[in-house]
Amino acid sequence: MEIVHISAECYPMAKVGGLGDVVGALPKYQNDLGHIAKVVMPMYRTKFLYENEWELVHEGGQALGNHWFRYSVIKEKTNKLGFDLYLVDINGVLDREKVYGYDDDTERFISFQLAVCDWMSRWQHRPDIIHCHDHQAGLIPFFCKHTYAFRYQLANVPVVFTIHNGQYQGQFGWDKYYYIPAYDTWNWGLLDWNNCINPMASAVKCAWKVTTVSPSYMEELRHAAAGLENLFEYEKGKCSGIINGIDTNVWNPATDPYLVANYDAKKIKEGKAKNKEKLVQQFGFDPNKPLISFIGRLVDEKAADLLPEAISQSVYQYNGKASFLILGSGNPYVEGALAEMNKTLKGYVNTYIGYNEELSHLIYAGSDFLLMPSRVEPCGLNQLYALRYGTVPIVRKIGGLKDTVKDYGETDGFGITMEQSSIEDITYSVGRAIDLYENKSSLFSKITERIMGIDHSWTASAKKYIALYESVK
Ligand SMILES: Nc1ncnc2c1ncn2[C@@H]1O[C@H](COP(=O)(O)OP(=O)(O)O[C@H]2O[C@H](CO)[C@@H](O)[C@H](O)[C@H]2O)[C@@H](O)[C@H]1O
Repeated sequence: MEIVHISAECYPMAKVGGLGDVVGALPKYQNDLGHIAKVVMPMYRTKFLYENEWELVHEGGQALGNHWFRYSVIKEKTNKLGFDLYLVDINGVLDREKVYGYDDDTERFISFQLAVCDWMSRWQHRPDIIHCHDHQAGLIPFFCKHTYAFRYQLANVPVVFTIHNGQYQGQFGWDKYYYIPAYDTWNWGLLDWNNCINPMASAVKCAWKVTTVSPSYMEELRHAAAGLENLFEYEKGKCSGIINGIDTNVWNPATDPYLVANYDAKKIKEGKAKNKEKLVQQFGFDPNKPLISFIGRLVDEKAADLLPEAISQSVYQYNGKASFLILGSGNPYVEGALAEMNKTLKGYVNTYIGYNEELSHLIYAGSDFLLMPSRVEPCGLNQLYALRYGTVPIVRKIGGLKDTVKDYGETDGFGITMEQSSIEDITYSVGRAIDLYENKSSLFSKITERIMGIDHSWTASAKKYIALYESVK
């Protein structure tokens, strides 16, 4: 089968969060299963672009309203990622360093989607599946099925839409209706949600199948989906959840080039200790205390706003028996509060504000626990990386966290789970972590060894996507 993934992110070309990890890995595993999976994404000006060789494969033009633009498509020459990577360039629109955060993001991603549809509609053959990821590719199902420009070529190609994060829907006002190429106007409702053009809602209505990245999150969307609850209830027949995997080549403590010492389950104690040593030196912690870390975007979904209070309460309540390390950026209030704690709770808390891929690997390896008190978590990859690196996850029972982490108090359990995203639940869970580390050290060692062996590689989930494609082909 030929599968075309369309996404705003793909690691290592461009990654802001988990979407990049998934789109950078899933196609490789689909190719290993004997299919031809490719990725199409915008040509941002990132390091990966300049460090690799590309060939021009297509040039064309499209109209965004009454503005005509030229686009080109280039392809990476050496199959470096294990799949063909295509980049779409539109001068003045996509040629930026960052992925998101510009005032014209709506225009940028609509232009990208128009260019992709135009290019695909000119192929000599049709792909078997178009697989769109998140709202930046959410208008493609409508474009393929209903616009005069593309429907003759693409309406019969099955489109699958995957939701990595239902909070971000890309909605914009009907005053920009002219961005959408001509269609039978009685179909306007397929673009609309709450009097806006909503790419995520449109994709849920128009895609042949809709998936999200864990079964529990699919259930939760019917009750909490930033306004789209009724839509998920109505469309539940074509919706399903497929849990994310991890790229076990990139995320392998035995070979990871970012670690101070590589290790496997047999050498876990020495290996983790060396990586922890580096972290405690760099961030000024006591090496004998458990190190509890948080990695991620500092946003309300991740309950980052609770971290300053929950951490300071934990430091006081447990007499500073644990150290806390935070890597992330986002909400300026949270960034400020955490930076302040670097001074007031020096030696107990430290924060690195910013994005640092290398440091994130070292933190997964050198920490004893990884904290994820998320309010919403479609799947979560951090807990899967933590398990692979022998780091015990402390998670809220929600979405993909609920599907992948079992409390150590239950049969075969291995993590620490909490019911709610609250300061009290986080503080209580930190107490349980300190107790496990200090008073149950042989159980703690057994757990860390065991979790390294849990298989969360992409192989099983890649097969589930193939089965889903087969069902609509
Ligand atoms: N400051 C920083 N420095 C370095 N690395 C950082 C970083 N902040 C985050 N990361 C990295 O970004 C990734 C985050 O992935 P997640 O899946 O946990 O969350 P995200 O909310 O972005 O993804 C969404 O999509 C994914 C993919 O489907 C879902 O798993 C998830 O639940 C959903 O919210 C991890 O690789 C993490 O290490």
